Amino acid sequence: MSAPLTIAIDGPSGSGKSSVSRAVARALGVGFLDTGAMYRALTWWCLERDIDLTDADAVAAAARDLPLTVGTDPDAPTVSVDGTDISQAIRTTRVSTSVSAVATNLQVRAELQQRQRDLMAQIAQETGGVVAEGRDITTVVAPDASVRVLLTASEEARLRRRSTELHGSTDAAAVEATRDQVVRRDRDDSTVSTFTEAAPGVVLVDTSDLDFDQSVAAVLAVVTAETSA
Ligand SMILES: Nc1ncnc2c1ncn2[C@@H]1O[C@H](COP(=O)(O)OP(=O)(O)O)[C@@H](O)[C@H]1O
Ligand SMILES: Nc1ccn([C@H]2C[C@H](O)[C@@H](COP(=O)(O)OP(=O)(O)O)O2)c(=O)n1
Repeated sequence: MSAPLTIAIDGPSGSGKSSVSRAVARALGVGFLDTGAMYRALTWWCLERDIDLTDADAVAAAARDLPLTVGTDPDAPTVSVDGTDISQAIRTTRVSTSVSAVATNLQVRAELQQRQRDLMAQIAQETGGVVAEGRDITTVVAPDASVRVLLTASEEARLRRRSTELHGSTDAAAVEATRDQVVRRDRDDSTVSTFTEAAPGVVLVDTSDLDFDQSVAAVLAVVTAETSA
């Protein structure tokens, strides 16, 4: 049996990580892991339980206890905590605006990074491969992945995409309403992860001028090139 195909994809908010990674996993017939959803799930759980997000030790304890289950089918990825499906709840503005406070907690990162390594190994074993996406997959969680990609896009393109997704519009008010979730969050997140420049051995794919299908094709071309080398 050939070695499982592990693909790590990082990038800033709105670069297309989740949607492109899902399509790549689907095309390759392997499982998918959205690591951002895990930070979002922990944030949701802390907010539910009124845990003060600035209390680093309390949030770290919640991370260790988090009864998290992730569904890794790229056609229907799900996130559940303690049996409750929170796939929709973790996408609300309330969670999006708070998640960096949780994701910049270094104790939390150590816990979730270990869970992510374990999940990647499990998914790869079950499906023959895995596409995992986030901010530190290419550098910290899976630096030994078969293929490592940094997906980027200009700030303008990322704001436009997120604004269309959240508000169905790219008018000035909608773009401004999206700015905190894209620009401020990336600034906060980049204090603990390096995802604005490709680390050595990581292939940069800039999707600023690509549509969705072209972005998927570009990543699949990298996979072909890197695995046939
Ligand atoms: N290359 C692209 N061109 C246009 N829209 C895209 C492209 N890639 C992704 N999108 C859209 O942009 C939005 C944000 O993509 P998403 O995958 O959630 O990004 P990320 O996970 O990096 O935050 C989604 O609505 C997605 O369909
Ligand atoms: N491997 C990861 C994945 C996400 N994060 C952080 C960064 C983000 O603020 C949150 C949520 O990530 P998510 O990928 O869902 O965010 P976007 O879809 O890119 O807006 O978690 C991280 O620090 N490390």
